[in-house]
Amino acid sequence: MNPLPHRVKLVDVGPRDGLQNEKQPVPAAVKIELVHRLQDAGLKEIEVTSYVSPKWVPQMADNHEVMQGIQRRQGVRYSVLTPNLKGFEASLADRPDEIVVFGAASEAFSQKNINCSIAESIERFAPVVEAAKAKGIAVRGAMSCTVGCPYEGDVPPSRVEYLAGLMKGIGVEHVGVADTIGVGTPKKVQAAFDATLKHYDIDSVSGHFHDTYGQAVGNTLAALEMGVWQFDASVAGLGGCPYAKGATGNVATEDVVYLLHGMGIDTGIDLDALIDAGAYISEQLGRPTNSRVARAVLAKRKA
Ligand SMILES: CC(C)(COP(=O)([O-])OP(=O)([O-])OC[C@H]1O[C@@H](n2cnc3c(N)ncnc32)[C@H](O)[C@@H]1OP(=O)([O-])[O-])[C@@H](O)C(=O)NCCC(=O)NCCSC(=O)C[C@@](C)(O)CC(=O)[O-]
Repeated sequence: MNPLPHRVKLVDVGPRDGLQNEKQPVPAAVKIELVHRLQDAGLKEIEVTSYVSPKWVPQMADNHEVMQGIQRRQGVRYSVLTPNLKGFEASLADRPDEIVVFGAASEAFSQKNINCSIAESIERFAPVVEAAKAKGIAVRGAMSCTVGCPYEGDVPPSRVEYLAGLMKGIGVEHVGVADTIGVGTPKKVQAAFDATLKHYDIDSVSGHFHDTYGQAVGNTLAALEMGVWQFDASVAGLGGCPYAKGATGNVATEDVVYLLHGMGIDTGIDLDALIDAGAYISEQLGRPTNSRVARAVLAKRKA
């Protein structure tokens, strides 16, 4: 076991991953307010939206309006998903600090999610990465289905190593190891990281865990014990991927912050303000928060 990091960086992916699968229309103004509340709570990285086909993911069709509506705060980085050059070029007017290309360790998921094979996806990403770097925009690679796939079942670490090598080969600086359908358990997640670490160093990887089977906090701890110090999470545990039926949201940011603060690890995040942000979006969506920590704190506040 490595010494635990003293500080962890969290990326709140709630406005993008959290809301992309939402069936009811969520006004751009609500998404903007959510971003503002997250930055007020101390989040320094927020994944705001994606530049994908509005036919495939209608909820993200307001990408431009949302990005233009945000009152940017110095020191906060705003990232967006761009699957191809068309998406990247569309994003430029909105000045993202970081773009995310997203591939999959499973062929079937790659086809369902972005309509091409893994090899074709890398061909599409390569010019995006090159163009982003030429403009001084940071690049992250998301690697879906690094533990399990909704169509193929278990995904072996060798597939993760293969994808990480391809991402590295086109110059992606940082990769996120995603358990898209939340089936991972600590040892499997560690094996996915071990595979990724064949190509990336520990400072260039992050964890992205969905909580379908309630394992995401445990998986976060397992990754922390390897020295991973960057994680995605979603306020109120919002989310789910449109191409991973039945998968629930990301691990709730509130739950990860509670874990980290309880272990004496700094995040720079004000948990109470974060819980308020989660309460805000949950109320807008008309359903209770998925965060166990937020539920406990909100109940205590009422008592
Ligand atoms: C990737 C594509 C666009 C390929 O879609 P395609 O149909 O293969 O693309 P195409 O190049 O053949 O173009 C077809 C049409 O799409 C348009 N198009 C083409 N590109 C764009 C674009 N960038 N923005 C807007 N429109 C676009 C293009 O202009 C054309 O429009 P038409 O002529 O028919 O009117 C499509 O498959 C798509 O949008 N997929 C959605 C992917 C997505 O957003 N998935 C969810 C996010 S990934 C995720 O959640 C996982 C993650 C990251 O969180 C980690 C994890 O947990 O695993």
